[in-house]
Amino acid sequence: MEPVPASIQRALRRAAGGETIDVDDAIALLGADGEQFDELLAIAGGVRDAGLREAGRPGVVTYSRKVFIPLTRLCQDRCHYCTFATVPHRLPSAYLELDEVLEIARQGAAQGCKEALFTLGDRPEARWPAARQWLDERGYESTLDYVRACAVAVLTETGLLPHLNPGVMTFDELQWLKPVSPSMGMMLETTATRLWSEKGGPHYGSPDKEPAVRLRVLDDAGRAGVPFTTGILIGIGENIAERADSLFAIRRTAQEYGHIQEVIIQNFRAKPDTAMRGMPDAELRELAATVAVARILMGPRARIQAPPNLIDQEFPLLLRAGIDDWGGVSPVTPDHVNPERPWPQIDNLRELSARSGFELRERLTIYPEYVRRADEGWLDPHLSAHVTALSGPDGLALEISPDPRPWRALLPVSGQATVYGDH
Ligand SMILES: O=c1nc2n(C[C@H](O)[C@H](O)[C@H](O)CO)c3cc(O)ccc3cc-2c(=O)[nH]1
Ligand SMILES: C[C@H]1O[C@@H](n2cnc3c(N)ncnc32)[C@H](O)[C@@H]1O
Ligand code: MET
Ligand code: SF4
Repeated sequence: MEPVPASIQRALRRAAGGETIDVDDAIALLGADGEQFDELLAIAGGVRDAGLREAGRPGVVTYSRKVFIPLTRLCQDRCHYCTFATVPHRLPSAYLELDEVLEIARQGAAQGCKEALFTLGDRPEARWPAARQWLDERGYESTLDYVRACAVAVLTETGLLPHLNPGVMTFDELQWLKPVSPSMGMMLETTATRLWSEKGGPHYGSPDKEPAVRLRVLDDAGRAGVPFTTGILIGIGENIAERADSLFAIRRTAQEYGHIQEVIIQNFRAKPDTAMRGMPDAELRELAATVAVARILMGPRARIQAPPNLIDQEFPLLLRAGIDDWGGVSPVTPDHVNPERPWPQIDNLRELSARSGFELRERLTIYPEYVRRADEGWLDPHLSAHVTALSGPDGLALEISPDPRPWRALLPVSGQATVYGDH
């Protein structure tokens, strides 16, 4: 059912007064149009502005200077929108070799990048013999075992900070990866189970996209005290009630554990070689409305991100809607998930942000609040020196290039999935 103007007006009044928004209000707000749309954005922008003042950086929008490391493009899943996942015979090798990973990270270091984003297919060894064999030949037990080794090498040889985005992880895996990665992430995508269980749905055939599984990962990341990035992907066939429900699910885990360091609102972009090539791209006005509702629901302290390479020229619109972060931007590597969409030049992003009245500042992969609260358990002691070397007094990034810095296991090794286990 389409929300009617009267229910939208009521929801706007509640939002403007700082009252609690329920699911019906959120659904109504997602349907705002015309003047009500402008009002929605103005309220959300105000919430963001208050939050930035509270955080001590009024008018600042952040980004992370990063390299993208596509460690493996093999995946056990089959998301219908994904062009990243492929088959072994289209690849020179199942995984990037360690020296290839380091080469990308070194190029990043030379350009002042501080984040090494590891994005990869989920547990490919469960589906592809070529992946299992590659790992066996080199003595790795699993893809995540290899991810950990790569993260240690990147820390040691370049000083870049790994951000791990390898899909579904168990609680033990999260704990075991925490000493090599100051932050991790996994998009919730959506809570709409029908998009996973029904034949023809975008997540049909992707065991890692079952909403219950992904919600469990978000909670486990909270229990493990990992500063965590998550978000939703809009325009993959979900309706606005499902979109609202997904945002409430993120808010629930964020409130329970306090670990959600940023929420990405990402818009679907159709790719020619995928099952969903005929679907229309998500509308950017819908993206803006979703950002605004996410901002109002999550509150002033939340960090809300929209990727700058997926929004055409709508920078002012997304800033108006309440984002305070542009996510990872690379002067070195493409966005391998959206390879047809180049990053804006960072100087250009600075100029575009300034035109809307925002100062662009570089952040680390771990957000300032979690750097500040490191000794409450948000940052593993193995990473203190690496993070301290790159962060300024405000917890944002120093504009320097990272240097190699040794990473050492601090406690004796007692097997694989232990908190301080080396490998
Ligand atoms: O270049 C990309 N970076 C993606 N990033 C990385 C992001 O751009 C930044 O590196 C993080 O904001 C670092 O905090 C993700 C990180 C996650 O934890 C979860 C999902 C994504 C999705 C993308 C993506 O599609 N493309
Ligand atoms: C890394 C993240 O990228 C997103 N992702 C995957 N494919 C697409 C696409 N075609 N358009 C936009 N985002 C996409 C998913 O949300 C995934 O979790
Ligand atoms: N495969 C992981 C996921 O879908 C990582 C991002 S998609 C390339 O969560
Ligand atoms: S989106 Fe991630 S999980 Fe889905 S097919 Fe692509 S790589 Fe695999």
